[in-house]
Amino acid sequence: MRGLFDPSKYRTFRFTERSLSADGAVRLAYALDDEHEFVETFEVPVAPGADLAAAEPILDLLHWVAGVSYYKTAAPPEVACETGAPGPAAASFLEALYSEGLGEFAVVNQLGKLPRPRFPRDGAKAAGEPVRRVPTRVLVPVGGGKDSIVALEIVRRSGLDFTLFSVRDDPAMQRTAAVAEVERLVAQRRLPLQQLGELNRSGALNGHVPITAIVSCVALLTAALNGYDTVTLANERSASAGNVVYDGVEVNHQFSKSARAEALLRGAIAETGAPVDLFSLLRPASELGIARTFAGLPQYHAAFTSCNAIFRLDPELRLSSWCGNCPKCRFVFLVLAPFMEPSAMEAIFGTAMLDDLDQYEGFALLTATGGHKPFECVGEEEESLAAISLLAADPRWRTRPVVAKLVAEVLAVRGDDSGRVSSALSLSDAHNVPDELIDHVHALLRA
Ligand SMILES: CC(=O)N[C@H]1[C@@H](OP(=O)(O)OP(=O)(O)OC[C@H]2O[C@@H](n3ccc(=O)[nH]c3=O)[C@H](O)[C@@H]2O)O[C@H](CO)[C@@H](O)[C@@H]1O[C@H](C)C(=O)N[C@@H](C)C(=O)N[C@@H](CCC(=O)O)C(=O)O
Ligand SMILES: Nc1ncnc2c1ncn2[C@@H]1O[C@H](COP(=O)(O)OP(=O)(O)OP(=O)(O)O)[C@@H](O)[C@H]1O
Repeated sequence: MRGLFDPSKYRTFRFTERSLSADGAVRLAYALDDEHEFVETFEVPVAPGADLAAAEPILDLLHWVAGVSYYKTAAPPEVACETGAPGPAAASFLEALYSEGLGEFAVVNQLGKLPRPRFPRDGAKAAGEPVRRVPTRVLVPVGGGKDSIVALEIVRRSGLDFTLFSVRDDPAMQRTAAVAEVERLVAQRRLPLQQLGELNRSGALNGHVPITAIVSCVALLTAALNGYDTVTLANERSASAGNVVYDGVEVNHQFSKSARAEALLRGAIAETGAPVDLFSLLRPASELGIARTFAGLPQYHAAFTSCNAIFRLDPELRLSSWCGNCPKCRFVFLVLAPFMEPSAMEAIFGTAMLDDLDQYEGFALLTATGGHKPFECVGEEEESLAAISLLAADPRWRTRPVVAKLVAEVLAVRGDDSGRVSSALSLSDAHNVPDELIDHVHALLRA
């Protein structure tokens, strides 16, 4: 490294090289002007005899998407696609990803505006509408949380042939697959963490990246290399709601889980011509509705964790279960509690979070009381309010200190509207779930 890193001096982020070999080794290379080079690698499963050449357009997509981790070090005004330009749909997806997907990053770094790099377009790659495919072999990504468990149980009930899939092999993913008794494919990912850390300490920009887009592209590549025609994500309806407005844009921590990102990614996939479809099975549902269904799957309660501390890249900092004191833990406790016994909740979380008044402000923030909804994977303010209403009416929960204070200080101001609960538990028709699966989505989420 040559001295202090000044983000403003860089002009172009370059996509320089990408390769996939028959043993599943993926190498993605990037550069900032001619000064800093970055290499990220993956190991993905490959079925014997897989057609590597046919998977190249998905490899391109992964290369462009995963570049966001390195682009963010300086967020320069231009990008150069030296391995070939994306088609128009992929370019639109990437422009949203490198802008709205870096919205939280722009807010936290006080950039004043969102990055808006323009991607070149290869018109010859243009495709029509996404092709309607009938699912036959399904890959279900499993991140260790409750949502992917509900998704896998929907696919199981459909009778379709399916396999689980994880990026990394964390304990919660292993426990989930063991309870499900379903085979799982695992991809490994390596970022140049030491290099990123050194650059960050010298002044490079750091912040949140749209990680679900990266996981989705690794899942697509694995599907293409192993004969799966469908990838079913577990991104809920609530993931489309933003946190704050900045530079005239609704900034959403969960941008790459949103319906808008899903539509753009589906357009980009159609353009590749790859015979793989991707959609979210849980798009019709809110987090409150998913939690109600998950409460009815007790076999998984000791297996899952939704706490984001499990995703830390540094093994020293990574937990294998709940931290019990972060926005994600609070939100999942809040939406699960109305459907569970207090003793069962304590067994899962290891602590009685709604008895701990030190956590009151964190719970109130989930309803945007005292600030904006936290930059975390939490549901909409309205469904947190709905969960509080349910707890207020429940003799098992209403006297817990945090619930009593939320009722007195939040519901008293925001109103205890019964319509909130029915609206949060209703299922929406805005989704890309095909006919072969939608009845099973409705059956499990309404049960
Ligand atoms: C675990 C976590 O929440 N990490 C966020 C945290 O990063 P931290 O430094 O505490 O730890 P690491 O994640 O280990 O990252 C180390 C460095 O590496 C960079 N990095 C990491 C992953 C990546 O794909 N690219 C990277 O460049 C990172 O910037 C660090 O310098 O704070 C970061 C800054 O705000 C967040 O970006 C980290 O978030 C992870 C990418 C992550 O996996 N987060 C998920 C738990 C998450 O937020 N999921 C969302 C999905 C939102 C979406 O739109 O995709 C959700 O479930 O809603
Ligand atoms: N490391 C991973 N490997 C495979 N899939 C992942 C990984 N991380 C996240 N996902 C998938 O990305 C989507 C969004 O992740 P998210 O964390 O919201 O879901 P979850 O872990 O199932 O549920 P929860 O909201 O309880 O954490 C889900 O489909 C999830 O399975």
